[in-house]
Amino acid sequence: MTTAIETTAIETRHLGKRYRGRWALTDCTLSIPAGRVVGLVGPNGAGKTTLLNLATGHLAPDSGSIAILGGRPGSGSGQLARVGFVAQDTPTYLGLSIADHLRLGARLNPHWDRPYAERRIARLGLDPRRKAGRLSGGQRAQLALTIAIAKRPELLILDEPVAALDPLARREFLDELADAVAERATTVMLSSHLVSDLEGFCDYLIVITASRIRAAGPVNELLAAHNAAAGPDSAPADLEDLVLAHMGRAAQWESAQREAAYPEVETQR
Ligand SMILES: Nc1ncnc2c1ncn2[C@@H]1O[C@H](COP(=O)(O)OP(=O)(O)OP(=O)(O)O)[C@@H](O)[C@H]1O
Repeated sequence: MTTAIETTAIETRHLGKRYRGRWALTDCTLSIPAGRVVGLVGPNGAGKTTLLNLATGHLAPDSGSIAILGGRPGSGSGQLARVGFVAQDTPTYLGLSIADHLRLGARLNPHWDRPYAERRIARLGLDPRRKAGRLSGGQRAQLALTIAIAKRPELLILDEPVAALDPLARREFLDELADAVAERATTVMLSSHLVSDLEGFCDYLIVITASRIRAAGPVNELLAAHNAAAGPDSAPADLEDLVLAHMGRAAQWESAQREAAYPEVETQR
């Protein structure tokens, strides 16, 4: 008999990152099971990119710890092969063609899915001979996303992956991503400002504001707790209501903190 063991994809303990004395991420403790599709939401400057860069090993923590698939982020080729990452600015090699990028992907990644990559580029109507520097911002994002999925990682980390895509391309990409992750039980963590796009797609939510995690957990549990607190007379909340409620509470808390720290400034307003 085999026993299903739920492994942890991302584990952080009091994780923190500071830039020139200011905390961009503070006291972040998370335990995200493998196989989840995690939406990371929060306002500009909240700390989303900082958390994702700590998870990929592009940044080192200033406090606490982080483990990715049981290992240190970005440590060695084995660990790198297990994690796919598309940064916010979807970097590509501007002087290389799309075909060059796919060849490079094949050479660098042990589980490279060549048919998938070629099919997706063809479906997008992109000429493989085109240099990345001659693609539009959205097309470059599509190339970077194709490479990240074709790598067939165990964990896919995407920083605002749909920001550069038009609404139809956004929907198609998220549908395709949902299929790809369901097929292989890939864990995905993606940040987005477009909460409506995450509805029905993410099954785990992290809300972060002003460098702190305000809510983290399975979407159905967070929604159930929110609806129970709102009472039977309130309409059931959707993901957007949930995020706005957490952000609203956090904003009130931050304002109270500021008032306590600088009482004269607040009363002069
Ligand atoms: N290299 C850096 N040097 C100094 N401060 C930085 C640096 N990178 C980020 N910060 C600061 O850290 C905080 C968190 O930034 P981060 O990029 O993680 O936010 P974010 O939630 O991803 O924002 P956005 O939604 O605008 O992309 C911000 O206050 C930002 O100004």
